[in-house]
Amino acid sequence: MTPAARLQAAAEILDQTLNGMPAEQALTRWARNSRYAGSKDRAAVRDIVFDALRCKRSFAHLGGAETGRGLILGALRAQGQDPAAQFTGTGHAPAPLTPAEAAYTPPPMPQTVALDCPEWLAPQLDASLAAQFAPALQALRQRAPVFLRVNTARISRDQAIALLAQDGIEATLHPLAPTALEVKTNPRAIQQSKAYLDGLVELQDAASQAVIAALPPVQGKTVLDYCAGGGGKALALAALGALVTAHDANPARMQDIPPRAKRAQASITLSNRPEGQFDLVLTDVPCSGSGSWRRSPAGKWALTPEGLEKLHLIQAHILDKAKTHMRHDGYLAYVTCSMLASENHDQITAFLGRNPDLELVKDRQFTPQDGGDGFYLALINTRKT
Ligand SMILES: C[S@@+](CC[C@H](N)C(=O)[O-])C[C@H]1O[C@@H](n2cnc3c(N)ncnc32)[C@H](O)[C@@H]1O
Repeated sequence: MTPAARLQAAAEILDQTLNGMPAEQALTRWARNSRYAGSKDRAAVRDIVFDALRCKRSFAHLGGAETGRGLILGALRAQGQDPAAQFTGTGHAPAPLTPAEAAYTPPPMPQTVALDCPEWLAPQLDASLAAQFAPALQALRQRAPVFLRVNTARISRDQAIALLAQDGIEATLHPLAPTALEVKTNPRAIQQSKAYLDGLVELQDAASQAVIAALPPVQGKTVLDYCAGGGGKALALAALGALVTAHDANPARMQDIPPRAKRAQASITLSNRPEGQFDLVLTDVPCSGSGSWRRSPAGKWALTPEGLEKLHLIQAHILDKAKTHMRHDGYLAYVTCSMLASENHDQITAFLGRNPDLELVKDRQFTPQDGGDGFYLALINTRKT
């Protein structure tokens, strides 16, 4: 495919996503119907689509319309390119610019548009992030780095780097977590690599790994992962020697845990109805995902005030449930991939207000400036005084 044909394909896929189809589904459907598209074409079209979704507001502003075509026009203008060079109408290229499109001069861009921030959320994010507001939102406009978690129970990070290199994947140590590698080249080869297939590395964001590294020692401790999902954190805890019980309100979401655990040579117990008390209860709660919008940009535009309010209620409910599984003197770890105080610090302040017998040991807000996604961790245990 020519570069212009890729742009036209991306514009059509973007139109479908703007009409409500998930981007992954629209991309899969396009690939299935476009046998002429090779793997490089599919990767390039995917990148164009996700770049446009991350930067939807600013690209629509520069392109003059929130349509697939408008976003692609805006993307080219954002790169300082003249869209007329690609919008030629020849072959499978986008149709030539209309006189109105050619004459369009974007008005000055407000800051929230330039940062691709949903307007209604800007005051909350600004208040939550203070000086980090603009840099963090700017980072969410970029592609996310690819990180691996090394299964350090079985291999060192340096050994993993050497093994990945044999499969043509260059990776380097990442300072955010003692298990983290950043993949520098050939990320699409990871899932076929020996290191991955042997369970020696897993795909996991570096801040997600840093959250686990910030917990008290878990070797030999019982851990309830109350919102285990696909098991990213459960596997990381098991690799540190924890005796992990994984639970999720939607058990189907845990279906990947047994094969992932088998690959990692780890043991994780699944439970639909956990009972008893644990040394550590981890609640990696459902949240706005505002810390990981560069990976899942659709979430940025789909979030509503009502949706956020619902999440606050679910988070508070999960905290209350999780407390009942805390062993006396045990720990409760509350985690989100959010950068909103209402889901993080405020949620914990309210929880501790309801539970004067508990106290905050520490909390930390990670932002993309730390290298990984935005994450929040609050570690709680029984009040000592
Ligand atoms: C952020 S995801 C978990 C990600 C996972 N811990 C990981 O590291 O891969 C949140 C999970 O919470 C689950 N969930 C939602 N409401 C819940 C509830 N009331 N109780 C327990 N789990 C819940 C969701 O099904 C979802 O899988």
